[in-house]
Order: sequence, then structure tokens, then C-alpha cells
Amino acid sequence: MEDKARMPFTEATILEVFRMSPVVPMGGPHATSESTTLAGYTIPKGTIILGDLYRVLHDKNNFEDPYKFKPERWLDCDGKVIKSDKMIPFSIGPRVCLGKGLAEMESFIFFSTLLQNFTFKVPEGENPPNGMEGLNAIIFSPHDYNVWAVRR
Ligand code: HEM
Repeated sequence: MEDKARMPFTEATILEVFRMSPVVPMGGPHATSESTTLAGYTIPKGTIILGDLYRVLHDKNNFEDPYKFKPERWLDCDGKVIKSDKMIPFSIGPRVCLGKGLAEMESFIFFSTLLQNFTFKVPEGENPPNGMEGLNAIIFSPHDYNVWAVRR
């Protein structure tokens, strides 16, 4: 993990994967504990609320070319990783994902270890998933696809 600070492009790539294909696109269900008003709408007590994390992560006001996979959007002109409060794949607020730190650490170790040891190739004539289509339930996952993992 101490190498992470020296691997900004790897971190940027993982951020872009989380942005393009958020694992929990609608976050967790919440409910209003009392009646409230938001943007002129009255929301009665007990209303189930789902925050559309996917929409925030694909809003062109938040991210230029939101449907393009561009890891470099996360790097500033000095090559340092940019932080954004619009980057909310783990949700926000008091019920933010409890495993956020662990998940970020695991993703970095998993991804960098795989890339250190393998080159990934799509078999000829087949298309890799585009990051947007998949099985969209509580958890978003890509459709099945084939990939060759060639040992380096
Ligand atoms: C890429 C990996 C992960 C993503 C994108 C993710 C995302 C999320 C999201 C969006 C929520 C809903 C927050 C809300 O209700 O507003 C959540 C909740 C939660 N996550 Fe994760 N999560 C990940 C991995 C993990 C891991 C590894 C753990 C535990 C080791 C974990 C534990 C939890 C728990 C306990 C909650 C419920 C928090 C609460 O309601 O107070 N998550 N996660």
C-alpha cells in the first residue's frame, strides 16, 4: 500500500472504474423520519428514498464526457490525483459505506497485483463490456464476457 502514493495513474483508473460502473448505483434505501420539504416538494414521513448515485456520477455538470472512460480526468497538471465531492460511489452522509476504506484498499491491491502478473486481452472477434451495460439490480455487474489472462 505504501506504493499507492507513487502510482497516481493506477489510482485514477480505479476511480474512473468506480465512476463509470458504480457497484451500488442507487445506494441503500433510506426513509424520512419526519415530513420535510425539498426543492418545493413535500416528502411525507416514512417515504422510502433512494439516492441516484449513478446519475450524479454521469451528470455532465459534474464530469465532462461522463460516458467516456477517461482515467486522466482524475489527474491534475502535476499528475496528482484530484479529489471531488461529486465522486460518491460509496454514497455520502452519516450512512456512507462502512467498508469504504477497506474496499478502496482491497481494490488497489487486487487491481495492481493482477496487472503486475498478467496481461489481459479480449479474444479476437469479441467485444469487451462497455462499462455501462450489465445486470442492474441492487448491485451492478457486467454481462458475462471472455478474457485471456496471459502471465507476464
Ligand atoms: C467497491 C466496493 C463497495 C462499494 C462501491 C460500496 C458502496 C456502498 C453504498 C453505496 C452503500 C449505501 C450507503 C447508503 O445507504 O447511503 C454501502 C453501505 C454499506 N457498505 Fe459498502 N460498498 C463497498 C464495499 C463494502 C465493503 C468491503 C464493506 C464491508 C467490509 C461494506 C460495508 C457496508 C455497510 C456495513 C454498509 C451500510 C452502512 C450503513 O447503513 O450505515 N461495503 N456501501
